[in-house]
Amino acid sequence: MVGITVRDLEISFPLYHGNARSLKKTLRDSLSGRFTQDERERVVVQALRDVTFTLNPGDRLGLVGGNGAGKTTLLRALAGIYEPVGGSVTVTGHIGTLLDPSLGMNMELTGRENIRLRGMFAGLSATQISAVEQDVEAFAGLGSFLDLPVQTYSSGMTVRLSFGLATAIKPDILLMDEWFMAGDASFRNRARARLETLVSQADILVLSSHMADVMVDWCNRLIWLEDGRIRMDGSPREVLEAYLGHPLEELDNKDTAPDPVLPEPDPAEPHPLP
Ligand SMILES: Nc1ncnc2c1ncn2[C@@H]1O[C@H](COP(=O)(O)OP(=O)(O)OP(=O)(O)O)[C@@H](O)[C@H]1O
Repeated sequence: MVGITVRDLEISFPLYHGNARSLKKTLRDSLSGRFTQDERERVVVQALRDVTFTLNPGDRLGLVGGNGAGKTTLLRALAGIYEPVGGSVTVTGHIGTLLDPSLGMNMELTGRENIRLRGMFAGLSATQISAVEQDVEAFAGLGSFLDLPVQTYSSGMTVRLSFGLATAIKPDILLMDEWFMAGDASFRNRARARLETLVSQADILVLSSHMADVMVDWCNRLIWLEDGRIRMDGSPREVLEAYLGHPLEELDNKDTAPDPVLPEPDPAEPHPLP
């Protein structure tokens, strides 16, 4: 059965190898208790720690939290891109990711070849692959670029191809970072309509977003991450109200209101370091 089990997950990144005390002190002060040193004296930031939860079919989990809270790291750990330093991540089911546009894309192959390759990896028949190819071609609107290597695409074109492809083959579990909804307004509208169909079909969704209305509309559970730990786990309204520190009544009139965006978090919290 499709599912995700995360137990005592810890993900850490070594940041710096050396002995410059002033740099270590700066990192220690700015990383609010997430700084440690490993046995090789490297500065290590704990991106996630003590993270435990289970997801079953029907769960649509939203991740909220300030910059550097650990949302992207958690999505990447669920996708198997990051190996846990401690604890475990167990995923059953076919995963579809909308995390990084070039993820799973062979830049030397053409867009069309990438589509066919992805279809073959997904075990689709020749007829199904041809249907996916037509669908992605129509959605991405790349014209003759579809037959050129992906490395010749602009970043916007890569996003369109990657988004079209990831949403053409229905996954059991969809992992999504909100920036896939960025881009120009016409792309955003088309992308949103396409995503809504996919989200309604995927068994499990895990989505990171700063858009409160997306969280309330699409998710039935939210986890608030703070400093790499779960601060709160509950219903979207309950968690958002605690996170924002006020009731969500403005969303009740969202047909007339613009998309509310969650506040930008504490600027003292560093943006992901290179
Ligand atoms: N590749 C990396 N190397 C070193 N540190 C990293 C790396 N990726 C993330 N981190 C650190 O791990 C912590 C969590 O980062 P993460 O990107 O998961 O946060 P986030 O909640 O997605 O933030 P944002 O909302 O800004 O995207 C941060 O302190 C960040 O600096």
